[in-house]
Amino acid sequence: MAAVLSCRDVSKRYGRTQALDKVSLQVDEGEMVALLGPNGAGKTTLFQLLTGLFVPDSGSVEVLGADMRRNPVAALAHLGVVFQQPALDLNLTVRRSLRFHADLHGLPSSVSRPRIEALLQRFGLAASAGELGRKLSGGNRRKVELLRALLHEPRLLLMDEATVGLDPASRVQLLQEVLQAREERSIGVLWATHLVDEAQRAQRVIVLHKGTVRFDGTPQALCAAQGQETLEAAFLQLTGGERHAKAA
Ligand SMILES: Nc1ncnc2c1ncn2[C@@H]1O[C@H](COP(=O)(O)OP(=O)(O)OP(=O)(O)O)[C@@H](O)[C@H]1O
Repeated sequence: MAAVLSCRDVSKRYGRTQALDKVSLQVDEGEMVALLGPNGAGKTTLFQLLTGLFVPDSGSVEVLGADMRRNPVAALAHLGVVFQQPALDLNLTVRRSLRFHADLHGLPSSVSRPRIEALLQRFGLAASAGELGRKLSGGNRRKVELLRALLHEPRLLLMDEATVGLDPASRVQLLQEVLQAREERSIGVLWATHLVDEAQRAQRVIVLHKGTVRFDGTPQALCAAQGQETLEAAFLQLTGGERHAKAA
């Protein structure tokens, strides 16, 4: 399997806080990897480096072989991202917003318009296409953000705690959409969460704690390594049992 994301020995410090310390990880094409970590583990910092928002103090990030620091345009061309903070323009209609983003990616309208309509159908959002963003439920706003992240047909999808604030049904739905996109187009997915139940569906789990990778393997291997029956118990044991790390 070809690596769509390769992160080698990445470190980042904020003053006296070592937010990330020599973090290495890989996501292969078609692979869903859950990045699990309690609050403050360094997930958001890692995503900021993976998306080129900040540069690491040391180490490297490559997307499909393109180095994020030396060749950001090529690296970002393959990347779709949904950030933790909602980023939908509430004053544009859903369709207008999507067309605007397709234009930003330089997609010709002969390509983007049918693609947008097909994705709206797929995501069950066709009836909302003419609505202003502010009229949508939280779950549907997130779905639009996911749809937007898929518009340019990226090979790697980064989801940074994208289900925060959603009700359980919307969380499950969003995860389903991501799993389907992965299956259909062999996209590599890195799904950051502090909710253990969301990691159950991943092929691989990476546990980040206090800025370092504590585990990288299948959910079953994590349970076996910790001698626990459930992923939640294994994760809590590995990370010192922070209560806020429990499943929602
Ligand atoms: N801009 C900043 N300045 C100073 N310290 C920071 C900054 N951003 C993050 N940190 C610190 O770096 C560490 C990692 O934070 P980060 O937000 O990356 O973790 P996280 O896993 O995303 O947590 P959460 O789940 O709470 O969002 C924490 O100790 C945090 O306080």
